Amino acid sequence: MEQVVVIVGAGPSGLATSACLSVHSIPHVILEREDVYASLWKKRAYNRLKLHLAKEFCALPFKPHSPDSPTYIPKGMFVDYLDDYVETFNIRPRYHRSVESAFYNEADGKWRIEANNMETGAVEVYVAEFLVIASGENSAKYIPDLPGLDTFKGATIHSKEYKSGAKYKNNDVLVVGCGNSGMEIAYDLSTFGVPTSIVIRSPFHVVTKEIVRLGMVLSKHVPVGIVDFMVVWLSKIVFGDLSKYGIHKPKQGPFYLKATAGRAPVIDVGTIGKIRSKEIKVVPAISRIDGKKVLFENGVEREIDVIIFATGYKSVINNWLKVNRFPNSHFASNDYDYILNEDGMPKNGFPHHWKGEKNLYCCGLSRRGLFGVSMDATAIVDDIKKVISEKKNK
Ligand SMILES: Cc1cc2nc3c(=O)[nH]c(=O)nc-3n(C[C@H](O)[C@H](O)[C@H](O)COP(=O)(O)OP(=O)(O)OC[C@H]3O[C@@H](n4cnc5c(N)ncnc54)[C@H](O)[C@@H]3O)c2cc1C
Ligand SMILES: NC(=O)C1=CN([C@@H]2O[C@H](COP(=O)(O)OP(=O)(O)OC[C@H]3O[C@@H](n4cnc5c(N)ncnc54)[C@H](OP(=O)(O)O)[C@@H]3O)[C@@H](O)[C@H]2O)C=CC1
Ligand SMILES: O=C(O)C(=O)Cc1c[nH]c2ccccc12
Repeated sequence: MEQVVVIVGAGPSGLATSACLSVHSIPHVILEREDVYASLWKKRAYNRLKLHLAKEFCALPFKPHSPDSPTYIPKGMFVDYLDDYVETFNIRPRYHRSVESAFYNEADGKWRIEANNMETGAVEVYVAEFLVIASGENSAKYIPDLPGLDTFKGATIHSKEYKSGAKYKNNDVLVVGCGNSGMEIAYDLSTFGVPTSIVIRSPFHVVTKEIVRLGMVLSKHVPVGIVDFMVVWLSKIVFGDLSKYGIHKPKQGPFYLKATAGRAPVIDVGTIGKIRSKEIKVVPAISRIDGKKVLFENGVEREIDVIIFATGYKSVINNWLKVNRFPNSHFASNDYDYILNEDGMPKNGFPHHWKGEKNLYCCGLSRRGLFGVSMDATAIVDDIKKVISEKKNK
């Protein structure tokens, strides 16, 4: 099937890219492995989730949030916004299409994309001039290989499967990971009266969503060092010194870490209060698991019924994005050099991350949330438009 642009993934990145292409009347197709668009928001996010960033930083191109919607939009309302977006731009992804391979064919100068049609079992081949990777930073779960995990007698889940604490009443639950998912899940469990512990092993910043909003506004006008000084100072006034609870601040500031390493500060939803009141217990790193017993690095041993891994995500894009060094043979090797590094993340730093070689682009891989998605989609489509018009004028 010959296409101008193929987009892999119908999350906010795929939808935003599609809307921008439609505005410029550039034909395209979106391939999505699930049976819905925005599968993260519709299927994989827990019930209590609200956007952490104020609505002005969470809009997709051409559609600001309604003045009537709350500043911090709940999950359901964000899904309504996306439904409206899809209708406005008449976006019709092809569902149940899991992209298993894509490579640039030097022979005809086009991308060759193979998708498994999960309904029919057939492999569909798409040929495209432009390829946009929009498969998300959070598509594959990362679970650490802890010593003895295979002997664990309780249940384990990843944060992407978690919905609410209602299911875990009367269980001793251990949350591993203290990013935003882990901290928010621990809070949710605790509101259902579930005995909850959380593993905290590295330093992180704790902020409020209002402080982050102020930081985002300041970032437009002043250098990151000054933003971080303000943010850390305000957070200290709100939270005080948390080191007696095992929470230590990194040396570098929160906005600097977000910009350089993609590490988001923890935006507190009430977890800190519950840690202070000991409703949520903080434990150090796990050294070993044996049956139902979990041994921690401070020598303490606990019986645990359920482990929730809120240990983040890994990129699996290099499993399907291939570089074909030998176009006339079927041999394709991963050299990662068109756009991504060997970890499957952009090889170029922000703001040069979204454009690769051979008309290859990535949207939503800058670790800047929906704000980054919107920036990428706009830049990518401007570039595609430019390449098309340069070709026409040749
Ligand atoms: C719990 C949680 C809360 C978050 N909250 C916020 C927030 O408040 N504000 C914010 O700005 N950001 C937030 N984020 C970041 C979030 O990742 C982005 O907001 C947004 O969802 C990214 O959109 P995306 O389209 O790039 O990726 P995704 O939403 O992950 O969409 C990618 C799509 O690609 C599909 N796909 C993947 N691989 C393939 C393949 N091989 N073939 C076909 N289809 C494929 C997937 O099924 C999925 O539908 C949150 C993330 C998580 C996990
Ligand atoms: N409401 C919202 O807007 C929300 C937004 N998000 C966003 O989604 C993205 C993903 O967040 P999240 O799912 O929290 O993932 P993150 O990658 O941010 O966090 C993973 C956590 O797991 C820890 N970890 C990893 N391996 C181990 C291990 N072996 N033992 C103990 N701890 C371990 C990490 O700690 P270490 O540093 O020590 O490796 C880190 O604290 C982020 O950008 C986040 O901000 C998430 C939830 C809610
Ligand atoms: O929730 C996330 O991970 C995000 O990426 C949102 C986000 C973008 N820029 C930020 C700066 C500080 C805190 C959160 C974010």
